[in-house]
Amino acid sequence: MSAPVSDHPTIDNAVLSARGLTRAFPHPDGPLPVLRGVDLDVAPGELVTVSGRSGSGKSALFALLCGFDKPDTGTVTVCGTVLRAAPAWSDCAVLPQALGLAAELTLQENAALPLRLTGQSDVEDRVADVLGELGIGHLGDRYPTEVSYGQQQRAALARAAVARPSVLLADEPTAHLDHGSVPAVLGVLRRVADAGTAVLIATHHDQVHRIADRRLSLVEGRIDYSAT
Ligand SMILES: Nc1ncnc2c1ncn2[C@@H]1O[C@H](COP(=O)(O)OP(=O)(O)OP(=O)(O)O)[C@@H](O)[C@H]1O
Repeated sequence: MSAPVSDHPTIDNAVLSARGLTRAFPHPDGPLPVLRGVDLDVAPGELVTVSGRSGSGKSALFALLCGFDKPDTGTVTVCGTVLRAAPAWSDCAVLPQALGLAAELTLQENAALPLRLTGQSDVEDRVADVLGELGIGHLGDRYPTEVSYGQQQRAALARAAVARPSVLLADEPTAHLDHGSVPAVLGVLRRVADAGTAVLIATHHDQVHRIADRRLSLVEGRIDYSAT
């Protein structure tokens, strides 16, 4: 069977690129092909949203883009380097659906961790600013189990945003939030993009699509560029 023709727009200065990504998962009836040739470019300063029905493969795609998982075929390029393992957090920071907060660290310590590991300065002030911006500044001394899932989600976003990464991937960043918390999260994501980060967000929410520079959808394992 011949490969589908790629019709995606190429962006010359992209800091995140995917070419021909495929990924199948084990299934009792045989391998389940979830991603069937994803092509994608995101430029610095762009905020791009990806929609798609539940189970369409958005999280599977994000796992490949951040190096948590490996494609069966195809390549991911971050900041000019083809991924062979997860890139440095300063190149690609992630808000995964599972959050990945360390249970033994407070929210403030979790958010500061990538900065501390790379010996950066002004860590406490930078983290306090973003936690405050996200409305959880008063919870910085609490542990993840002592706050709601939505508050944990905002701490995980703070951890990604304070790193000032070249690429930020956010998987369903508003999934667990009450309506009142959504504008602050969208404000941080937009501000990070406006400061030059390429931001890619998987979402089901119209409010998130409204702040996007481009809206993409994942259909039958590929990005559907016909509507863009
Ligand atoms: N590790 C895995 N092993 C087996 N199947 C998997 C694995 N990861 C994902 N899948 C399957 O791949 C498909 C896509 O899952 P994925 O979580 O990427 O969807 P999604 O678009 O992010 O869904 P949602 O919007 O509900 O979060 C699903 O059928 C899922 O069951």
